[in-house]
Amino acid sequence: MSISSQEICILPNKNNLALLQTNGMPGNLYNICSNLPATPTRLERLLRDRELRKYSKCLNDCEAELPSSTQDCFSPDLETSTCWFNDEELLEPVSASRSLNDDGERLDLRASKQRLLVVANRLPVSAVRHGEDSWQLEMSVGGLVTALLGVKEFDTRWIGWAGVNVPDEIGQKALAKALDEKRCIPVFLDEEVVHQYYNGYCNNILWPLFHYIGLPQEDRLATTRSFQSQFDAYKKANQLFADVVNEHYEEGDVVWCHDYHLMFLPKCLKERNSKMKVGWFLHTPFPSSEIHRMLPSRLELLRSVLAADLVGFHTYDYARHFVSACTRILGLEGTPEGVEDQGKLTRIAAFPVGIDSERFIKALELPEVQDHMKVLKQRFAGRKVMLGVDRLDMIKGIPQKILAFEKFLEENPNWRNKVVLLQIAVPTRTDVPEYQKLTSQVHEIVGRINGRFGSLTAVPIHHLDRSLDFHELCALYAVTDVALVTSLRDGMNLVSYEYVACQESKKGVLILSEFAGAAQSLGAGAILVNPWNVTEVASSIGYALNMPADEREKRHHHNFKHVISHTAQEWAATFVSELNVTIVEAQLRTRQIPPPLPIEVAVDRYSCSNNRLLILGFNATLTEPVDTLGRKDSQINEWEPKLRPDLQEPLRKLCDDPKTTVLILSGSARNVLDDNFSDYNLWLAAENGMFLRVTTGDWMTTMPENLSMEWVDSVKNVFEYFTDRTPRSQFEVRETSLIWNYKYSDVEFGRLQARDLLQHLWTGPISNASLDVVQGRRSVEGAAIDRILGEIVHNKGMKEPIDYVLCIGHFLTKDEDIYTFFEPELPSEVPASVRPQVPTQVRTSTAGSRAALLLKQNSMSAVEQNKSYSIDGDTLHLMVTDRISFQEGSSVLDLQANDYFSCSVARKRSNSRYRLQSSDEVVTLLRELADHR
Ligand SMILES: O=P(O)(O)OC[C@H]1O[C@H](O[C@H]2O[C@H](CO)[C@@H](O)[C@H](O)[C@H]2O)[C@H](O)[C@@H](O)[C@@H]1O
Ligand SMILES: O=c1ccn([C@@H]2O[C@H](COP(=O)(O)OP(=O)(O)O)[C@@H](O)[C@H]2O)c(=O)[nH]1
Repeated sequence: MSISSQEICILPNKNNLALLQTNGMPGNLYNICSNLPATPTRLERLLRDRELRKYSKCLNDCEAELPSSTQDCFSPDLETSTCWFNDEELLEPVSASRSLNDDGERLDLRASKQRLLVVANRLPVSAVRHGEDSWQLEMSVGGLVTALLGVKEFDTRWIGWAGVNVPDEIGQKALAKALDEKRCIPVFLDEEVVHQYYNGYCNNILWPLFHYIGLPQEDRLATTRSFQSQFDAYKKANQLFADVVNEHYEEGDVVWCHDYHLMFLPKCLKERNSKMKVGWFLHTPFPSSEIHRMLPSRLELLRSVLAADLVGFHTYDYARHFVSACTRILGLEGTPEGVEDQGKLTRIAAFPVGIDSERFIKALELPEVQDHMKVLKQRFAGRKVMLGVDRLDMIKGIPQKILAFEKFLEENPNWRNKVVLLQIAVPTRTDVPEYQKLTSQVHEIVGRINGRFGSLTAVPIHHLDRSLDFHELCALYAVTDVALVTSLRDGMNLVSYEYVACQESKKGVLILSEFAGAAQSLGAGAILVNPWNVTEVASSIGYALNMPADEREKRHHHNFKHVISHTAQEWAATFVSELNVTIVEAQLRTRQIPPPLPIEVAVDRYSCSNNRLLILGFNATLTEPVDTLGRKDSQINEWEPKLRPDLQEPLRKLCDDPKTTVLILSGSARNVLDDNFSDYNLWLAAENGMFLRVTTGDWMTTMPENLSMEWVDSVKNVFEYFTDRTPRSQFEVRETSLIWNYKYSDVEFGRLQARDLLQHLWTGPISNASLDVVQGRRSVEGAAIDRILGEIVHNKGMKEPIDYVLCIGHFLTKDEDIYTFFEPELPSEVPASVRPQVPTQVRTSTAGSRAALLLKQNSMSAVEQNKSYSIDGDTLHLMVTDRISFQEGSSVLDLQANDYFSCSVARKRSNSRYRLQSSDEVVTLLRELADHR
């Protein structure tokens, strides 16, 4: 499908758009566009959604140009705004906007806005109590609030903590009512929970850890400083948030959870309602997995977050760290899309936040802002002004910033009376002792420097321990010459965006820490610094103050373009769009889950048949399930698969039934199968079908005897070399193959080494060999199935064709050819990749749903020899294979569609017809079969 076909289908037709918006989800659009394929790709979906957003925005913009009498009063009245964000913005009515369709009718677009529940620890307003039932609401400060207030495309409700303890019912009711007017819903947390959850676990543990500051020492004597009690409070608080979400949730709502305070929330929500669309976004950095590993609750937190459908970060680096934590700590599989656990994919992606740039740009025209600017210009006339705006938080590097400024003054005496640093340090988390210490530390340094370089009439540093209102802040942003952002780590840092947005006329310079997320987007225009390097920051201050106008202009222009095009609105819309798409994809994937095996039918058909073949996998099919999570098996004491004791009796009965042939098909070595099955009357295929034996006979290789093994020695050298250099990897020489296993090694290092090893092989020992490269070790080669089947038929002297096949296994997806091999409903012209290596001249379809496999009995002749190697998750397998064809033969397989049962065990995605949940169900099935001879 081309993108232009999307445009034709969607964009010019407003009726389609209206339909889409009524349905809410972009995925629904596909139902109304008959010329679109049923399953568009992810990119197609996202592109479509983006176009729709543009179109919708365009409609809104056109409406904005309508005469004011036709407009509803949803837009903020900046002229009358006296505080950071005024009431109207928070109170934006749901059904306020309308537009015209082709026929001149009005379409109600806003009425159909998607409902969005934003769940964050902090509400955009904090409450101050003035009486028993009287509350005053003040704007909260912080980037999260700024970012989310910019989100306007949705019918949004906020769920969060109002920053205050309200123990009484009257107070709670009154506050809920006041907040309701701002479209906010409170979560009430008592003092003890706030102390342990917010001050403790969030701000004393997760916050410093995620910003690479490390963990505090646990105080064994104080329960309030113990990880466990704080983590318990954290979980309790998250559950309280979940309760409020559940109370207000309506079907179809998007629930968007925010930040490190609520890592447990996705799990709580999904446990209650697995259909809920849940996204989670982290506003802070996500640290390297080596840092996250330190956290005592590392596993639980990662697993809880993975319950979400979509997980977002500001930068690709944070997303990469998260995926790496999931692979290294949880032992899960990281894919380019996200993290996969037992068939459930959690999508992981980067969504860099932005600001509502228009609001800042427009604010500069307001008289209040102009007045402030005038005052500031007069006050600092004749001096260059540098600006710092931060919450008073250790991650912001305020002491480092001030020390660098001191160094600059020290080294540049000529600037001492010509430059001033205005530092706004907004008090934050004042109940946490570390923050209290920081306040005194900063005051001390500022005092010292002012004492050192100040005069009776002027000081070099103006330090404010309070927040400013929006107009004051805009004015400051606009009149200052240099902004100095020296965060030691910062998720994004919106102050740097706001500064750029307000500098269109002055074109001031931004000095930006390379450890702020914003460095990835504004790095080209800013002067990037390492805040720990005080000397470097000091010289950057000099560089910025002396920068020529044309360079300032160029740098500013670059950043300004970014800030106005990557807005908070776009950020939220992209996230929600991606979440919707992710849900659609998950639904499509769910449809691929095979239905449960109808055991009664399988048993019934079994009892009606005369010559049955049962092909059984071994690991995780006939054994107890293995816990792969947490890499519990990553110990050197190798896990030895054992036949489940409760399967012994039914398996014996089945094997002793003359009408039934049982074949155990496994990747295990011969001795493992010998140990488990020697006492049974059945067939064993070991090492992916390389070796075969009936238990009354000896092992035979399914390989021709005259295979050349000349390549082995030189390859062995390479394998040994890499084994030495890859801790915990193992090398094994088998009769027809060499195996290098790195499943116990570091996942990423193992993969890198495997890649490197292959390169060595290709360019060295096997460069001239004829090789068959296969991604993934195959449980059994298609050709091997042919051979095995031929041998069984020959050995048993089968006269009657096989009329019933049951094939059960926990095969990897790439090994599932076994299911299609016997599939009677597949047309005979199915490509070789699907039905591998079965020569077309010997596979003919008789009629309709019937398939017949023609084999020449006793015809194990090799016609072509290949060496093949493959990489799966943790093993490199280099082996000799061959291609065999059967020239002619008699029909050994006469299978009706309803006599074939392919069945995957404990896999959600499979090509099998049916599925069994676990090996417990295998036991049930085999018992039933054994009782129906
Ligand atoms: O709610 P507080 O405890 O008072 O703290 C204020 C907020 O600080 C953090 O903000 C982060 O979000 C910004 C926007 O994405 C980002 O630019 C910045 O780098 C972050 O530090 C915190 O993550 C929020 O949850 C707090 O509300
Ligand atoms: O007096 C002030 C100082 C700052 N801010 C806002 O606080 C936010 C700080 O966000 P940032 O992403 O820079 O860092 P955070 O504080 O969230 O870590 C910005 O939107 C500022 O405009 C504010 O409202 N009043």
